[in-house]
Amino acid sequence: MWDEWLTKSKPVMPVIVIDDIDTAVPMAQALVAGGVKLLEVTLRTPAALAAISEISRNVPEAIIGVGTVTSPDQLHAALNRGAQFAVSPGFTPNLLAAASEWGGPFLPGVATPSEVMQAREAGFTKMKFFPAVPSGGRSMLKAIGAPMPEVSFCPTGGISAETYHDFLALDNVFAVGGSWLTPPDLMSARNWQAIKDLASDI
Ligand SMILES: O=C(O)C(=O)C[C@H](O)[C@H](O)COP(=O)(O)O
Repeated sequence: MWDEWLTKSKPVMPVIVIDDIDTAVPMAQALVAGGVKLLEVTLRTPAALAAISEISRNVPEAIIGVGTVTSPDQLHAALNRGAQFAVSPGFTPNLLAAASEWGGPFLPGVATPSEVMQAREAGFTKMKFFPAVPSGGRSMLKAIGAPMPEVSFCPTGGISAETYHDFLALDNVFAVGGSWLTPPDLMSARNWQAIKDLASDI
């Protein structure tokens, strides 16, 4: 799935916090217009689930996903609202089981070799490396890649417009995540042109 999606979208996944439901659709349209189509809406705000359904219904070019999934209930709620993929900052046995039962694209969050091995054992080969920079950044990803070359990562956490290229250059990185494409000041100012420009610059 990710391979097909990455033929349509730039390999950068905005990590989106929606405070106001009315911003969901124009924000998604701006990102899509800039070529960024993989959108991770985090379940950090009360508006998040409604935002996922609004984007799913109104922005057909967007590949809408849910982030900050920490329980099976949250996963199911987001899938019911139209999420096409799901991302977690970590994993639990229950969450891995629910994601396996669903069978769709799920990125468990990992930060150590043992966590990578546990998620691998549960059948996952694509993971979120979180928090990427505090957990060792590029040198950690390179080190993990040596014994586990079959696993690839979406590093997220502490990555910026200045550094995302360096992560994408690694063999075991398929995409990079971050909040810099949808900064709170541009979101609250509803500056969709500036958000489109940030996406276009990728
Ligand atoms: O909400 C989640 O599910 C998370 O796992 C956290 C986010 O991925 C990071 O907070 C993004 O990091 P920044 O790009 O440094 O802002």
